[in-house]
Amino acid sequence: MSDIIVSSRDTRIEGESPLDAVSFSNVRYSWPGPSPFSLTIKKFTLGSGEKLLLVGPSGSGKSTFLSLLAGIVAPTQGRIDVLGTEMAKLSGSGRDRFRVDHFGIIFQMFNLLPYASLIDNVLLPLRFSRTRRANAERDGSLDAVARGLLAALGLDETVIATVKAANLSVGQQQRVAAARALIGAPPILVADEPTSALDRNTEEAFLKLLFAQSEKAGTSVIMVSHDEGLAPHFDRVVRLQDIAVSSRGAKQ
Ligand SMILES: Nc1ncnc2c1ncn2[C@@H]1O[C@H](COP(=O)(O)OP(=O)(O)OP(=O)(O)O)[C@@H](O)[C@H]1O
Repeated sequence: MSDIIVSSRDTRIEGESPLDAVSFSNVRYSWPGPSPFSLTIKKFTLGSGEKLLLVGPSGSGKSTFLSLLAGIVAPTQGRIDVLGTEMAKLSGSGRDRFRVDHFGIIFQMFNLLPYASLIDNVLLPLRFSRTRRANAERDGSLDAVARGLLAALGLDETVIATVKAANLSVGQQQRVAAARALIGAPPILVADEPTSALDRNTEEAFLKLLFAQSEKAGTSVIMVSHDEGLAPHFDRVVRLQDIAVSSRGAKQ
């Protein structure tokens, strides 16, 4: 399990708990363009080890919010702290390194390498993060750790050994994407509607397997969905429209 890094200097912002994995304070982001979509978030926190479901209608800015949280885009205004690090203090490449060390991300379209084996797909983040590689190596050979995660997430041994990512069903792709996000125990897991293509029973079974793994590593989870029916599986549900104001129009 990797340690949660809490800054030794007390640069915490008002109302932030030392146990918060993520905090937003007066954050604003506008996509570039003549009539940009803007999102303003006064305050938001994700607790350490918390499982949070973020819901909101299509186009309300959920993916934009996740991109801010994971440092994929930088806010136009305001402050985002992740695991005691103020993200604005990092350079662009520093943010990229920070992201691969500290975030497991399950993208909406999974973004698997289609012609690579499932094991190679899972091991991909370890090529970029020495921290996660060292964490994974503590649990055994990397091949065995990747196999173990895929099996724990419900993939059949024969499929793991013989099938390429391009030939998987959506549910199987989702399990590979989850194993890739979890390998090396990143402290934060971000998932953008990973279960939207599944029926309710498969979705609930998948969440149980996913959370068994994330809880083992003490990982904080933020998952986006259209579907508030998933709420009982999470510690907290946040409606984006309750924490954020969105607008569209010329830049001010
Ligand atoms: N790369 C981009 N460039 C410019 N504008 C963008 C970009 N991505 C998103 N937007 C704008 O941000 C708005 C919110 O999009 P976003 O994907 O964050 O919403 P969402 O709530 O995740 O939607 P959905 O549930 O349909 O995935 C969109 O209407 C779009 O105009």
